[in-house]
Amino acid sequence: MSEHSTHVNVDPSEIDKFSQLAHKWWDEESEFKPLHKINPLRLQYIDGYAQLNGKQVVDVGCGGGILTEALTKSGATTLGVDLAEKSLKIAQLHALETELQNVSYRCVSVEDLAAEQAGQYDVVTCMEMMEHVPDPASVIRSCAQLAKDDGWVFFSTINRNPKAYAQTILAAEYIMGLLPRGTHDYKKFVTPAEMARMCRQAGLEIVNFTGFTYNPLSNVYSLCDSIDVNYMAACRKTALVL
Ligand SMILES: C[S@@+](CC[C@H](N)C(=O)[O-])C[C@H]1O[C@@H](n2cnc3c(N)ncnc32)[C@H](O)[C@@H]1O
Repeated sequence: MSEHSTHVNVDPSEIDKFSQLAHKWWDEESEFKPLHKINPLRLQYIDGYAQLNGKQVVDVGCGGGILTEALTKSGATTLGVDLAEKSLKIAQLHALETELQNVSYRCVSVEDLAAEQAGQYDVVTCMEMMEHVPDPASVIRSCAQLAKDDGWVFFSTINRNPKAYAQTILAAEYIMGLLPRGTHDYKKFVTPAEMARMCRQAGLEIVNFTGFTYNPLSNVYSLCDSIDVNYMAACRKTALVL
């Protein structure tokens, strides 16, 4: 399934980490539980801006297809891309099992895909991925390149500050064990200001930032105004005026 890649914006240890867990992507009680829990919220957020029905969508860093499938069930034709082949196999099998049409998967870097399919997508999603790559600006540029003019691009990641460290690493990985230790590297977290700068440089206008909160007592995630920890950005591709 692997395709020739000319780009090196990948940390092989990140790909190994997700490959080792690949068989658990669709186990809602596994390490991927938080992604299953936030999935309806992010789908609602994306659909609210981009009206997915009938749209061409690419989901970058799709893993086992948790979001990719939800986007497709909302009426989009969706391509999921990732560099972890095991995860993509799980995604393909799951789509077969659920008899889902209009979804496909490819093992290709976002940079290579952008060189091949620039301007072809109404919607680009790249969720919980940029904090796992060496060069997030390159991912943002490539996502912008994949979008049509006026197309929507959505990102989610983790802010970089002591509160985010305490919640996503200390609490989630070491105290509550929601995620395996080592899932996140604090240095790779991205502040909203950094995200905004990288988006601007890529010709993306940020239309909205929205955060997630998690209540450990009720085990419920919800959307919120605070972007102190986990957050999403909705961006629009503007035609670059030179
Ligand atoms: C935390 S998971 C998020 C999966 C999915 N986007 C979601 O939110 O449900 C991060 C994903 O990014 C992928 N990934 C990491 N580095 C990558 C790269 N350089 N290119 C493509 N995918 C990458 C991993 O294989 C993994 O599937």
